[in-house]
Parts: sequence; C-alpha cells; structure tokens
Amino acid sequence: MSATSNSKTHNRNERFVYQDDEQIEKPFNWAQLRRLFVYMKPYRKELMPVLLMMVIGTLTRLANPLIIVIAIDTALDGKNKQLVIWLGVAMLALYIIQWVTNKYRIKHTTIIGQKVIYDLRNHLFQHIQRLSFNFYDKRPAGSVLVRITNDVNALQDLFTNGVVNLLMDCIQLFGIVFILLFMNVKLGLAVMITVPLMFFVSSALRKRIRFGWQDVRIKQARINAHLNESIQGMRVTQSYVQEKNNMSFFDHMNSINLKSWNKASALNQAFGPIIEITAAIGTCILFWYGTSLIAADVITVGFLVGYANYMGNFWEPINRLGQMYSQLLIAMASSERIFEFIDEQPDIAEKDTAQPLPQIRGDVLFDDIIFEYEPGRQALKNITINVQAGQSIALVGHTGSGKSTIINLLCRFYDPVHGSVKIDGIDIRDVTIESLRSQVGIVLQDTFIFSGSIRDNIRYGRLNATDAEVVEAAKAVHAHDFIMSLPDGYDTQVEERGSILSMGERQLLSFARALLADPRILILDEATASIDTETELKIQEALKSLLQGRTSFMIAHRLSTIRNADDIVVLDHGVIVEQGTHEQLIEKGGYYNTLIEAQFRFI
Ligand SMILES: Nc1ncnc2c1ncn2[C@@H]1O[C@H](COP(=O)(O)OP(=O)(O)OP(=O)(O)O)[C@@H](O)[C@H]1O
Repeated sequence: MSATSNSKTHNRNERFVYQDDEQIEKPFNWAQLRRLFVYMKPYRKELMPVLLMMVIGTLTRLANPLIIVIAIDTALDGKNKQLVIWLGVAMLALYIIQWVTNKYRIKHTTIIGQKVIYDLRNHLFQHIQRLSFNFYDKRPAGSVLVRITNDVNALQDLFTNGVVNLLMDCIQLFGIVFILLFMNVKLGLAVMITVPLMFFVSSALRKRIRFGWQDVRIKQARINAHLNESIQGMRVTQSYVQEKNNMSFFDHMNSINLKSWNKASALNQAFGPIIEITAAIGTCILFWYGTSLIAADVITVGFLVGYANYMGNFWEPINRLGQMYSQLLIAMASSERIFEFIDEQPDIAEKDTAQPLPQIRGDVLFDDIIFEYEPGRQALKNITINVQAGQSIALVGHTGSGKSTIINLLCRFYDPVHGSVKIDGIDIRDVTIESLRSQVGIVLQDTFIFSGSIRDNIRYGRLNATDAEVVEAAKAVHAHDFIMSLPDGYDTQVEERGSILSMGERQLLSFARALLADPRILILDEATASIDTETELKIQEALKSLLQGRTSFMIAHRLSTIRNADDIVVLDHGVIVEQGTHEQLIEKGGYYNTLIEAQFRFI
C-alpha cells in the first residue's frame, strides 16, 4: 500500500493530531446504557404494543416444536388423521401469528427508533450551540461534526431494532431453558453443560472485541475530522501544491482504519465458530444421551426430535446476542462520545440572577481587565478603556497584541480573570447572554455567507425585516448597485462562503446585514485583503453610514479607517501603550508613529 512507501517521506505524527478522540478506553458502561434509554422514555406508550407483539411472537415460536412432538408421537402412525389435520392448522395459525407480530414489531420499532435518534441529535446540537468558544478552541470542527452525524447514526441500529431484538432473544432463551428443563431435567442439564464453557472461552474474546470496535471508531473519527479540515482548507492545500502529501496522509489514515476494522471484524466473527462448536458438542450429547433414554423407554422419538428442535432454537438467540454484543459496543463507544459533549458545560454561564440588558445607549468601560486563554499566559494586562456612546475606537497593534481578545470579551465569548466589562455601567456578567449579544453587532473579517439568496443573507441580521428594509440597508452601504448587476439581483443564489462574490462585495453585504440588525454597539474586524481604490472608497462611504450614531470598536487595518476613528487604542503584547487621535499620536512620534510608518510607508 502506498501509505507504507510514503511513510519515509515525512513524519506523519507531526501533523494533524486529533488527540481529543484518543481518550475512551473504559470498560462496558451500564450506567451509560441506562442513560441512553432515557431517550426512549417519551415513547413508552408507543412501545407497549410493540412489546406485547414481541412476547406473542416469541411464545408462538416456542410452541412450534411442541406440535412436532405431538405429531410424531401420536399422529404419524396414520390412525388419527383428524389430529394431523388439526396439528397442520395449528402450525399454520402459529406461523401467521408470527408473521403478523413480526411485521408490526419491525415497522413500529423502526419508527420509534428514528424518533429517538431525532431527539438525541436535536439535543446534542442544541447543547453544542450553547458551548463557549473555549470548547471549540480545543477541538477540530470535524470531530464535533462526527459526533452529530456518525456517532448518532451508530445508535440507529440499537434503537431501531437492537433493543427489542435483545429483549426478544432474552425471552426466547429463558423460555427454551425453562422448557428444556421442564421436559427433562437430566437431559436439559446434560445438553447445556457446554454453555459455561462457551462463556468462559468467549469472555476473553469479548474484551478484545470491545477494544477492537472502540479503536475502529477512533480511527473513523480521525478520518472524518481530517476530511472536514481538508475540505475547509482545500484552497490552501491546492495553493501550496500539497495534494500529494495530503493524499498520502489520508491514505495512511484510511489504511489504518481498514486494518482496525478488519481486526475488529475478524474478532467478531470468531464468536460464530465458538458457538457452533459448543452447539455441535451439545447436539452430540443430546443424541448420545437421548437415544439411551429412548432405549430405556424414558422418552419417545417425538420427544427427542422436539428437544433437538428446541436446542436449535436455543443457540440461535445466543449467536444473535453475541453479534449484538458488538453492535452494543459500537453504540456504547458512540454514546460515550456523545455524552462527553452533552456533559460539557459552557464556561460562559448565565447567573441565576441574570437580568435582560435594557435597551442600551452604548457607553462601554473595560475596567482594569486581565485575561488569559491558558492559565499563566496573559493575553491582556490591566486594560482600561472608557468609551462614550457613539464614539468609534480603532484598536491597532501588531499581530497577537490582543485586539481580537478585547472584542471577544465585549461579546462575552470569554470572561476576564480580573476586572470587568461594563455597558452603560452594567457588568455584562450580570445580564442574560442573549440580551447582550443581540445588542452588539459584529462584522467579521472573513464574512460568512450562508447558502441561499443575497436577500436572505442580508436578512440574517434581522429575520423579520421586510424586503424594502433589506434594499434600504443595501443602498445605505452602497451594495445595491452591485447586487442589481448580479443575474437575479437580490434573489441571486450564493453558495456557502459566497465564493462567487469578491472580497469587497462580501464586505458590503456584511455591512448591510449589520445595518439591518441596527445594534447600538458595533464591532468591526476589518478585512486585511487589499482591494482596489474604487472599492476602498465605497467601503469607506459604507462604513460612515454604518458607524453613524453607534459605539464602534474596529480592528482597523486600513489607514483611512484608523484616521477617522475618534480614539485609537494602541496595543503591544496585551498592554495599552498609547491612546489618542491619529494626529495626537503622530505628533507624539512614539510607538504608533513607528507602527504606521512601517505599515503604510507612503504616509
Ligand atoms: N483561543 C486561543 N487560545 C489560546 N491563546 C490564544 C487564543 N486566541 C488568541 N490567543 C493568544 O492571545 C494573544 C492575543 O491574541 P489576539 O487574537 O487577541 O491578537 P490580535 O491582536 O487580534 O492578532 P491579529 O491581528 O493577528 O488578529 C496571542 O498571543 C494569541 O496567541
């Protein structure tokens, strides 16, 4: 396989490490299984008739061999033709009952199972939407995606037929054991003597199977996480001509996954022969001991045939339970990963006493803020910024100086370690998150365009805005002309991330979206990409409309934006080194002056 030959070309362990999925190596977790079944609770009523059908179906199956016993012993000598007919009718009736109950059971378990999966997926998605940025910082998006798709799907089999089949097999098994012992205790014990042996041999195997399937899931999760990253980063991959390298890495992971699957599957298949051998030994014992009992007139031929029939039915559920064990293990590995997410609590939690933030004016105070993403590494040190409503603040500084961090704190994506952020004098930790974020608008550097029409993308700012308001917002930020030049105007369909639009056009769309939302506080992470002078002028004009009457924080990259700001906060390594207007700071000839000179040599 090419993975082996490529392994010398680079050290794969140095890149794409998805540590997060390595952790689960625990034994079978019954508490987890019980927790999973909580999702079935709302469907208890619907489940009752299914269980009833299952019990009826199983009992009729158990009655079949009894008819055979009677037929051979009392009817086959041809003297009692009527009894043969009646036995035939009874057999047919039993088969019909089995057919009807099976059909009902399969149909309804599928429906209930799908509903449970639907609930679980919704619950998981609802939960991860609440999780803080901190959670997403630590995980590749792919691994989050895998849990909502693959891991939830892996539970599908369990919920659609697994649970009911499990119960059915258990009832059938106990029923047969009871009948075998009831018919003849000695014979029953003799034929079942091999069962403990089988459990003993298979218990070591079961452990290996469990680890095998866990390993498969980990490998699959890695592939999916990598796939997701690869698709997201396809442009970068192609620009750096990394396709071959990427392919070799993928091939490597894929072959590891294949090996892991083959191993688990081979272990799983080892179950079958163990059961077959045990069954064969059991059958030998039955006929050896059974014939001697016939010779001694203790049992009849019909009895032995019926007994053999029950024995056949005895191994069937055991075999299925063995297979189901691996299904259960796959489901348990997935549910562990799902619950790991569900148990994750958002770092940014609302206080019980949190009140909605009233309609704000827009005064903002960063009061002696210290913040660290990781303990011991301060990203912001003693930051104090006092902003009056309606002022525009430009945040400037070299890369990594803490500009985005300030913005993250204002939206309460993280909480400071020390100090507080206040809006209109109210600590933002005391208000509900929704009321805070709905009054703070953000225009990100990498404007996210959703699949849909241009109109819908603008309307994302305020879902109940009318068409006229959408057009009005677009006009105000000078986006209307370019939208009208598109094939279907406002109805033009754009794909995810808006690749048919230029960088400048995407910016204007995001301005229109923000204007429609009409927040009192606006955060703008200005795009760094250079655009032509004409678009630059348009954007500056658009910005003026957008910023009017709002408090704004801008991570500014264009000199024109920085110049127009009411106040410029200059950051260096998480510390404010200078603050003032453009003219004041240039006059001062300090850090800002050097920074601006370095960035914009034409000044
Ligand atoms: N999620 C994170 N986890 C850990 N450290 C982080 C995280 N985000 C940022 N940092 C660190 O915090 C510091 C400030 O980062 P920040 O993103 O605020 O800088 P910035 O000024 O916005 O940079 P840029 O102009 O490059 O966007 C940097 O040292 C960065 O490495």
